Amino acid sequence: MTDSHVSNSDDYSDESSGSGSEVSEDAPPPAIPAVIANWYLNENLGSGYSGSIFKATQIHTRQVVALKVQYVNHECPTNRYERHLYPLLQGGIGMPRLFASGVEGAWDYLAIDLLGSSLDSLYRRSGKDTMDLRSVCSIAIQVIGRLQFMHHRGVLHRDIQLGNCVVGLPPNDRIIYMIDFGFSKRYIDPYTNRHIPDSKAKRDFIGNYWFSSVNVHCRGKVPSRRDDLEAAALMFIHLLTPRGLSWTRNGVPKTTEAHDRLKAEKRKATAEMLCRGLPSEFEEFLAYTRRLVFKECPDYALWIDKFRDLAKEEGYQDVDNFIWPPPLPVVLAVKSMNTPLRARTPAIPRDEMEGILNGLGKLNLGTQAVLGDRTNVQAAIQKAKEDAKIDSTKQNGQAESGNSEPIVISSDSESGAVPPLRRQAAPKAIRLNRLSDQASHATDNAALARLVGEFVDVLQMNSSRTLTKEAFYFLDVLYKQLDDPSVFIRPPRRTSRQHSFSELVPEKEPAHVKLGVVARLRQEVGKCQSNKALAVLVSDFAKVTNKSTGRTVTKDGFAFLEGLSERLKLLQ
Ligand SMILES: Nc1ncnc2c1ncn2[C@@H]1O[C@H](COP(=O)(O)OP(=O)(O)OP(=O)(O)O)[C@@H](O)[C@H]1O
Repeated sequence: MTDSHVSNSDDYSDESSGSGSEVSEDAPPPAIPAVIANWYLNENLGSGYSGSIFKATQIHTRQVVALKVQYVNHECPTNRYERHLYPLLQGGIGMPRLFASGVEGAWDYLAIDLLGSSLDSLYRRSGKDTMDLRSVCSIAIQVIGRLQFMHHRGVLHRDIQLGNCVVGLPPNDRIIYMIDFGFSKRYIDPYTNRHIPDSKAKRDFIGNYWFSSVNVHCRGKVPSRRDDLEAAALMFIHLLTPRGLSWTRNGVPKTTEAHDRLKAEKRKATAEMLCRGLPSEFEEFLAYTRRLVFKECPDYALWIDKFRDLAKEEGYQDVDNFIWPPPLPVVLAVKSMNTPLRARTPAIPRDEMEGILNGLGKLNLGTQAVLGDRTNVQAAIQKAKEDAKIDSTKQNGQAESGNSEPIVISSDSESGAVPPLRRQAAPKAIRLNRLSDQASHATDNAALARLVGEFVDVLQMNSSRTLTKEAFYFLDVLYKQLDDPSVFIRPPRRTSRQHSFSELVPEKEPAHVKLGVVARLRQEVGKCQSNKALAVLVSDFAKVTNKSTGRTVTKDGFAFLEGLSERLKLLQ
């Protein structure tokens, strides 16, 4: 057990015990022998409060494992409990396999998969005061996935911390494993198949000082699934906060008063306070875990998706794998022909572009193998021609009036000979904030119409079509401009997604409610006769999206925003 642990031995009353040891209870622990049962002990990998972990070799088969060794009379005999938990967790990704367990002489041992470094030691060794966002998103995706699996098997971890998340050894070094099930417990009663009961009685705390949930640590409540997730949320936030969560900075409390102060600080810290300056997903995740009721099953998949989307929006690839040291972000590829992308810059006429491409194709680049390769140019010309045909049948008269669409060179060139065109895309958040600033200075409807159009573009360019806090902020600015521009005051920027029109709507609503409301808004937007009427619709749109679980903009939602842009052009 690490020094940040507090345990309560009564908590194990529901677990079977019995070491089979004949060692006198008063005897001091003897020296650890070189061989325990069939295991030859190599180097020490780490020591906790209740025992030590060795790299060990099976003397007959030469199998190499991690051997967790504990003195049988230790006051906190976690091996005795862990051996009953491991079988419940076998077969899951990131769950160590248990190969053998038993008691020999004074030693209780567990032979498990040999694994790599803990996140704690990776983080410390990096020498940085925060971990990078990509790594934290990967950790979030994997740790939430591990908890989903454990909970699905009816087991709570109850001691989520960086030291208990370790990476595997190659080839599994991109997988995070959960270890240390010494405090774990079944929350589904195996006889009744029911969730363990809640209790009003205050119980002794079990867990660790840094990340245990407020309910468990500060209020003495019975741990359930929500508390594992809250601990995970605190751990993610800790990794992104310079010098970590404030209550971790003074070390382990040594007196009851110091522990009480730590608890008071933790209890006071709201999700909003802890997550200032972080991507809103972290604040929302922590707030979500704190809203869960005792027996509620968390929506693990939703949060895994959100952290995956967040990482992708920031330009990170392959985030389901924990890659250490972290790779640099890959800049976003330009949208391919298949993805809708509006042109806001003046279009180069199609025939002019074809001329340029032909000219490029005729360049005499001699024998230089790469520059002289024209396959991509030919492919682009061909594709441009094909698209011209498709578009001209679609657009009929438009081409005659000189209103031609730009050619977009597809990044998925069939030849595959040239890497895709890449551009440095400003992250979604920055672009949305820029739009909000422009909206706050807009003086007429034409400008607002253009900005709403760009808002749609930004949302559609991202794989995640969720309304982020920056998107809500834009809607807030827009609402205030439409409602009464003469008294327009720029709303304060906040990290939360709750803004002036959405402050009174904390409850979630079922998906069909959102779909119905947005479909109505889509119909109504074309009939509005004033900016004030449009403001009401913008407010309704923001509210209903804020209340929906995924906060995703639906097809109707996009149609509403596009209708809004059109209507603004007409209501000059
Ligand atoms: N399977 C493993 N492979 C490699 N190293 C491991 C393994 N399990 C644990 N370790 C190392 O040993 C340390 C202690 O392990 P563990 O947390 O399981 O023991 P503990 O006695 O319960 O300690 P704690 O006080 O942290 O709860 C870990 O921090 C880790 O670095």
